[in-house]
Amino acid sequence: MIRALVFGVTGYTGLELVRLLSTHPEIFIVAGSSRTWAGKRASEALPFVNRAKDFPLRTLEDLLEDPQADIAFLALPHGESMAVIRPLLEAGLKVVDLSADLRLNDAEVYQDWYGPHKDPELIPRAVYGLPELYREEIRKADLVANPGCYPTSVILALVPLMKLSEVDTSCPVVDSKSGISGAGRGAKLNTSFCEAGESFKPYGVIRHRHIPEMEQELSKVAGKPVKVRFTPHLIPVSRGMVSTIHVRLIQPLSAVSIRELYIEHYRSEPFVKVLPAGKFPDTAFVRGSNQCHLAIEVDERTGWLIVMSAIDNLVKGASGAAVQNANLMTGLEESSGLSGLPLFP
Ligand SMILES: NC(=O)C1=CN([C@@H]2O[C@H](COP(=O)(O)OP(=O)(O)OC[C@H]3O[C@@H](n4cnc5c(N)ncnc54)[C@H](OP(=O)(O)O)[C@@H]3O)[C@@H](O)[C@H]2O)C=CC1
Ligand SMILES: CC(=O)N[C@@H](CCC(=O)OP(=O)(O)O)C(=O)O
Repeated sequence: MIRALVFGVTGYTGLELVRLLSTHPEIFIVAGSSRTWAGKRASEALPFVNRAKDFPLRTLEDLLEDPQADIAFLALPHGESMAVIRPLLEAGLKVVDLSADLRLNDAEVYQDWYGPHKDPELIPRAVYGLPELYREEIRKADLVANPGCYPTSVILALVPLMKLSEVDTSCPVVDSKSGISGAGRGAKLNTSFCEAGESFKPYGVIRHRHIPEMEQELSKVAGKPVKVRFTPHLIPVSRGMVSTIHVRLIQPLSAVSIRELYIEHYRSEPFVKVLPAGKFPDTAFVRGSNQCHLAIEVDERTGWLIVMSAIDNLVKGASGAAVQNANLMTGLEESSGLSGLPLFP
């Protein structure tokens, strides 16, 4: 059995790790961190935790003093993870960081979008945790930077297109919608019930911190610089994310041939599904699951290609991906603990 620590276990992605690992056959949580609930049992803070799966909650500093575990999941705000990674690695643990602290390969780019980095020497040691791109590197890694939720939905949707000469992939236009849990559990005015419950709004319109992450990974796949025109929106659902992406066609291509290309590209992927013609991604069909659903259409009238994706931001967009990465890093079957179907309706 593999012993796990979850830092930030009382936040939304931490709670999702508790849910997913409660049925994982080989990874179990031995302790979690929370400043608010330190000294209590998990079942006191989280009433759904069963006695058989209960674990102590401690301060982050306490957990770091004697980290008796094999792997640590860091579900901490970005800027906080980077300070705990080095001691965990030195104690021999593998680390999956759900924050953005190690996703960007360049400390200067990080500084530009997030602020100063406290431990830039860690950056080259981390593998970007998208198994659909870096499966073999993740298997060998002791430190994985779990991708952001918007980047996961956008990169998976665009990768099969990036080398096609018939498509202008230099600046995809991305329109994404996210459920409110994407903003975390802490109380904030713009995500409170009255402000967000009956509203639907764009935010971060010109500058959202996920832009450099998408550009970094898409440029690597394309082998040339890619810019992303990205607009996120907040929608009044608790979880779920849809990205609708427009890419201009340089030469005519049929939807059938592109759909076949996607099906072939993702044929052996356990969690990426290409929907048949006429079906569109729907958050209701991925809710609570680690699946990513994709659909492709061609608008022959205007010469644009449209790719759509749906994920659960807390599962394939965060904690499910983290478990998928942990499975690879520890030599387990990649889908272990992740084969649950969506919660529908
Ligand atoms: N929500 C989402 O959909 C996604 C989130 N992520 C990333 O995952 C990470 C966690 O996100 P999320 O779960 O939404 O965040 P939450 O705000 O819901 O939870 C944060 C957790 O960290 C603890 N915490 C907060 N501040 C500190 C601090 N300064 N020092 C130590 N512990 C702290 C909180 O508990 P306490 O206050 O009791 O200490 C809580 O357990 C973030 O980096 C986020 O960017 C990634 C992809 C998607
Ligand atoms: C709805 C909402 O606020 N979403 C968050 C992104 C989700 C997330 O947590 O991504 P990171 O892992 O990169 O932090 C945002 O726009 O900042």
